[in-house]
Amino acid sequence: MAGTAGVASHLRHVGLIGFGAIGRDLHGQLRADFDLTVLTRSRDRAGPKDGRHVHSIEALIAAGPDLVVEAAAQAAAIELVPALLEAGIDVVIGSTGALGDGAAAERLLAAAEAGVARLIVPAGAVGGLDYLAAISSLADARVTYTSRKPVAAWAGELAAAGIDGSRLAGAHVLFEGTAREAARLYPRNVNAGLTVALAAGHGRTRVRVVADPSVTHNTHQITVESAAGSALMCFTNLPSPSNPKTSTLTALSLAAAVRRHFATLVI
Ligand SMILES: NC(=O)C1=CN([C@@H]2O[C@H](COP(=O)(O)OP(=O)(O)OC[C@H]3O[C@@H](n4cnc5c(N)ncnc54)[C@H](OP(=O)(O)O)[C@@H]3O)[C@@H](O)[C@H]2O)C=CC1
Ligand SMILES: O=C([O-])CC(=O)C(=O)O
Repeated sequence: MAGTAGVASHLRHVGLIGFGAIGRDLHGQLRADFDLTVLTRSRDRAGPKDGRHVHSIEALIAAGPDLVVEAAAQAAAIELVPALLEAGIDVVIGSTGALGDGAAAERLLAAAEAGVARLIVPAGAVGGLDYLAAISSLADARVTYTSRKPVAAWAGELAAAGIDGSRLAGAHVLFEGTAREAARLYPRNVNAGLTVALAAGHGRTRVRVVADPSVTHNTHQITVESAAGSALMCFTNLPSPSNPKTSTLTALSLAAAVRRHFATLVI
């Protein structure tokens, strides 16, 4: 299979927290190659038609996964992920914005240390984290991340600001500031800003959040200026049909993170 050189996955067991837009896609992308256990909040929540389905973090830990992917919500990551890490289970965290909360980040990292486990931040809806990590040691590096999504992705946020999205004539800047504040204000929309700041450094990263009736895709632009040169990265992502806030790329990125975790040739 393309992009999976060296993967010895047939016996690997992966847990998935959440079975929404990302969880369902991820399940479909991994089911042929991995043994999967899905955690949903309760029995009445939709889960996979086949395979294991549990409803508590204790049951997920007891199932004995080699790796767990969180694809639920920031609150779920903060509540559920520490127990996995303390049990020595590595976790790919999809709701990266949870790491914008200082106390939560401390709790997660302490749990990882206690369990000798790894908390893995995937690229998610963006790319280029290798470049951002490379320039993060340069004192003069300046990174701007702009999230630009169609109005459908911002329906609730625009309504809360008293703005009728259907009447928006042009791009509307909802926010400019730090990645932490953006992730706190828009927990379901700006995880990617926090991911960028984790890679490049919080002090170097500014975030802009734009609702734009002229775009059809979830667009993420990252500009970098540093002593090493400059970069312009732009990701024009198709929104998920089941959640307009989420790019279809995200589940692909999480699946790639799972395959990379078990690969002998790591790209
Ligand atoms: N890192 C990145 O670049 C990106 C990150 N994300 C983030 O990934 C996460 C998932 O996104 P997406 O799939 O689109 O969201 P959805 O809203 O489509 O699905 C989330 C699912 O998680 C479930 N869930 C929520 N809380 C819990 C819990 N405590 N235990 C078990 N299940 C739970 C929800 O079920 P229920 O009905 O029970 O609430 C729902 O089915 C979100 O936090 C999102 O913001 C999204 C895109 C990009
Ligand atoms: O999927 C996307 O386009 C980005 C997203 O929702 C997020 O960063 O939370």
